[in-house]
Amino acid sequence: MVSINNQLSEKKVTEKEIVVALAGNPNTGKSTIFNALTGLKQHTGNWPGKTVSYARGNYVHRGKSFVLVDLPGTYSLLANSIDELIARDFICFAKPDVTIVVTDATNLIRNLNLALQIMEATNNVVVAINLLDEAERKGIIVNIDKLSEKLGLPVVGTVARNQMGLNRLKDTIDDIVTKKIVTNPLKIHYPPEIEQKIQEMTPELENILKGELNPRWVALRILEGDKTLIDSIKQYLVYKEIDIKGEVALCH
Ligand SMILES: Nc1nc2c(ncn2[C@@H]2O[C@H](COP(=O)(O)OP(=O)(O)OP(=O)(O)O)[C@@H](O)[C@H]2O)c(=O)[nH]1
Ligand SMILES: [Mg+2]
Repeated sequence: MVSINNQLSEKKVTEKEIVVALAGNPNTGKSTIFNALTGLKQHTGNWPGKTVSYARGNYVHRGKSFVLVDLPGTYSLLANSIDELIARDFICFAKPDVTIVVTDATNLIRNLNLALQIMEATNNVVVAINLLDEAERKGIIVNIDKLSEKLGLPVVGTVARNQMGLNRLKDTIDDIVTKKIVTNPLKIHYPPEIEQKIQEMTPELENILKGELNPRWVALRILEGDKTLIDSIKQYLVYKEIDIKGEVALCH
């Protein structure tokens, strides 16, 4: 497995690289999009959990080179499994320029749950509504424009298997990189007692994280008691002075 540390140092060496990550629930077509864009042959198939580490490839669009990273499929960013840890750490610490959340148009409610979690961690998100052909067969119509308006970010309809919508996806990724499109992701508001805790924790977290991670997102993870994030912060951000006990104590 390629470690994120390698990925991070590689990113520093070639500073101008534009890195785009493919995230999403299992079996939504991430590797199909990866293969179509890069010409590589990541294994795809109709069962979940095929991509167990991440693959990296390149494509050129509008005269620019993009690095595309195919992440394992996950249902959440809560790091309950190695796949979720890989996806979470890549999105948070390798900090791709754009994250595409690939969703299954026939199962949007479950799929958008992950999209909302990713939108809490990063602003630079495009949602791809894939398997639109399957949705059509089942009589499901997705209002792409309305969804884009509600989520506050670009939403692109795709049928990856037939390469439909992939040019639009590439245009949209580039528009985010060049800031032609500025996203304003929908933020979930939690019950007042949780919002209060987040507010209390934010100044200290801002101090510790120094703009590297979104303090609100980290506060939420600490409130959940997610110790893996603290471990990853220590590992990747090298803020060795973080005292886990001190951090966790913030929730009480
Ligand atoms: N009908 C249809 N099938 C698709 C589409 N996109 C992908 N598939 C099929 O869906 C299955 C899963 O695709 P993958 O690309 O392997 O999915 P994945 O998201 O990489 O899966 P994991 O790596 O397990 O998370 C494959 O059989 C693809 O051929 C699409 O737009 N329409
Ligand atoms: Mg895959």
